[in-house]
Amino acid sequence: MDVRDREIRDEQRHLDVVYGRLTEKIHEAEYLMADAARRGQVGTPGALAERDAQVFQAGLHLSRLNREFEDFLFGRIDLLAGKDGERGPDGASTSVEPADDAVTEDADGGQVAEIAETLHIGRLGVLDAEYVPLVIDWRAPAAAPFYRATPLRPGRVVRRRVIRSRGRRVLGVEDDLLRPGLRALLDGRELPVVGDGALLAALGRERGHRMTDIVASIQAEQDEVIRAPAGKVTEVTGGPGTGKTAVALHRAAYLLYQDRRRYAGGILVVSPTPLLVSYTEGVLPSLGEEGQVVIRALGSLVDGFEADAYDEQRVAAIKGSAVMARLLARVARGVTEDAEAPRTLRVVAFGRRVELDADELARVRRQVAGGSAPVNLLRPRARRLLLEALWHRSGAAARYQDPELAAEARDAFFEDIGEEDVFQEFLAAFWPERTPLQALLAMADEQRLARWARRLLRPREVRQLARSLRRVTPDGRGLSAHDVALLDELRALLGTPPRPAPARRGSGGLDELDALGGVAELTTYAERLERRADRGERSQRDEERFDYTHVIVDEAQDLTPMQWRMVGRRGRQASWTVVGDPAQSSWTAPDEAAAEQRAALGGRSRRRFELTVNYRNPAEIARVADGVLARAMPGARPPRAVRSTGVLPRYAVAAGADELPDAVRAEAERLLGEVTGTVGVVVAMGLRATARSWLAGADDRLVVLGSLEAKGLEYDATLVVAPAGIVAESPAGARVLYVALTRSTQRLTVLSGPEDRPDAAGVPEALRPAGPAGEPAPGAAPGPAARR
Ligand SMILES: Nc1ncnc2c1ncn2[C@@H]1O[C@H](COP(=O)(O)OP(=O)(O)OP(=O)(O)O)[C@@H](O)[C@H]1O
Repeated sequence: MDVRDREIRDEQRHLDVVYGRLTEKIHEAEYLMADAARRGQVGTPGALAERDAQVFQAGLHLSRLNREFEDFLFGRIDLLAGKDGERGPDGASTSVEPADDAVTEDADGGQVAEIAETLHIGRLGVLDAEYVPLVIDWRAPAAAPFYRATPLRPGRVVRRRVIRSRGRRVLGVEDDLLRPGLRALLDGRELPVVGDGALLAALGRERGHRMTDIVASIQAEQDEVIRAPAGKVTEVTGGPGTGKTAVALHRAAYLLYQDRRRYAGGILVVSPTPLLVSYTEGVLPSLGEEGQVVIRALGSLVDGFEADAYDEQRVAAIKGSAVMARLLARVARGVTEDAEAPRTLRVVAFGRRVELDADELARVRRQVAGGSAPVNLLRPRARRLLLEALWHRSGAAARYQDPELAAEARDAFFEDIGEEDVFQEFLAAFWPERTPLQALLAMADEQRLARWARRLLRPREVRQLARSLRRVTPDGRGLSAHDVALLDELRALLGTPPRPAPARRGSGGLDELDALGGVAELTTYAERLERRADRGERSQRDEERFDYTHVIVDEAQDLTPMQWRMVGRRGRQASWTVVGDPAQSSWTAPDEAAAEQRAALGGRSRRRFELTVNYRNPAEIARVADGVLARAMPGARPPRAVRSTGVLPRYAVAAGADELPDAVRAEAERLLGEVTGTVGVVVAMGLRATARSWLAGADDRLVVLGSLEAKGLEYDATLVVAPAGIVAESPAGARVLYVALTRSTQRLTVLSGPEDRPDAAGVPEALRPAGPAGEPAPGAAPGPAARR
């Protein structure tokens, strides 16, 4: 038996013990549930509550155990004896150094040490019957060295092992030796080392339509972010493929583990597109955190609305700009003030007709508008001011000498008149309640918009904005993600008028297991289940959540000022994790966005991290992308790619526009044949629908994407079509192209169209270095162009 087989056998033994223990726990949970059901027969309220609590706890336990049963053991560290008591700033024991006498010298002057402790790491902690850990939860402080130890700072770790298993079978082990010069002994035998690096194995795997977790191979610089204390703003920058999204999601799971009571149900992850939401939403459940974190795309952040349209870049630039906040403040007032109310108000009081004419009504309206509350909430003020004007006009005040009597008469007048149908109907027309959508739709009227936008927008901008809003329907279809941010602003400006109080919900947010000992125990199991279903539901309900405890913003470089305002409203009391890459920004006014970002995050201090290693792209592809980055953002430092496939990107050319469809089909087919996983075809936003029709009926491993939709996604192979078109679509076009070129994990083909001015090697102008003509493109395949 060779070393590898022996080591696999040893890990298999451990896994068998763990499964044995898990089986015991499952039986225990099943027994508890059956027992609790029996107790429920008694039927007294006390017994019912007890049954509820037990069934609930056991059921939760059971469902977790069943879920985590697969592949939950993935790591192991072998440690030297440590100095007790020292902990890192995050409370993890990473900085626990070896005890002074942990390493000794042997007779030949070499270093030798005994392994003092072995820890297995998994998705869930498991203790044996004596409370000795069989598996440690990956988020526990004791597991941190598994991720953090490096040969430069090994701490106590001598050997780190990644264990691959399927079901109950251990398939392989991969070791890293953190102290290569040390002779380490485990139970008197030299510590064996197997394999050639778990990370590279993980990176080379094929990609599907769902992102997978990286729990077995989190790298030290990533782990620092994941475990950073939560109190402030954690800001993470890093180039494409450095694991920003992965790290952000693992951080959510880590925060829940650290302080479930605080974070359960209270973490919001904001993602740029619905595609990225569906790509990433499997990661948290795979880490055992189902339903505890809300992941939403920017266009779905406001309850009741779902963006389903895109704006051209120039329209997006108007809608996203901070000036819209001022414009919308005028719109919110304007839509109420322009109300078509009757020009006079007539009531009968004290047997006489009392009337307010147009001038008086205009004066009252000005007075109402002077209030500082949100517009819809000014209606009570309008009511009061109208009644006051009527009272004054009636001349009744003069009839009372005694101020007390006068006040009484006035109150009676307010009550009587205020309840009359005529008055109420008038009030509803005079100060109507407007919904955010009505206000947005009002802006589609170019003349009105021009009036509101005076000195804020140029006439051309007014025209473009009004035209783009004309596609929005009264039931809210045709909205873009930018429109949704405007709706949120309008909602804040208009305010939601008070409604009858909805039925009280449970305590929300509290973890059910923790809650058993606390207030939530008073609710029944059924109520709690209902609450959970309710939490997951994406319905149009009045009550929207704004009090998240932690907000994670992915692809933060792309948020417009108006989107920062929208996101900021959801985390006024929150701590934040903000991840992004300025080099991938498709937003053109970064200073304006930075100012609104500062406002959204409040005065909280920031802790900054930079991720430097590109885990997605092979070096051959990264080199081509780096060339584009140098043009798009001179001076930007690209991340370092750690993998090489030996395959250079391919350049193909479609000489005429009519050849493009066939060329796209042929190149896509070729890539489908070359990789076993997914193929992404990235085209300019304007070409999206056409390109989809060209590729209709293709293998379902293939996806056609507009350049802005490609954000954050990845494919085994990418076909970038007509890059000049992608660049031309916006002033940030070169950065958008950089995003497109960095989506692939294995193969990249760039297909030039007629506008791309490919050189003799087929390399389009957008990918050639800016230097003198004729210089070879970075990473270009040598030899004749792959001409079709
Ligand atoms: N430590 C790791 N071990 C294994 N895979 C990793 C690791 N870190 C990142 N990856 C993988 O690298 C790929 C890129 O990660 P991710 O999408 O999080 O990067 P990103 O920085 O958000 O990229 P972009 O800026 O392009 O959106 C993913 O497939 C991720 O699973």
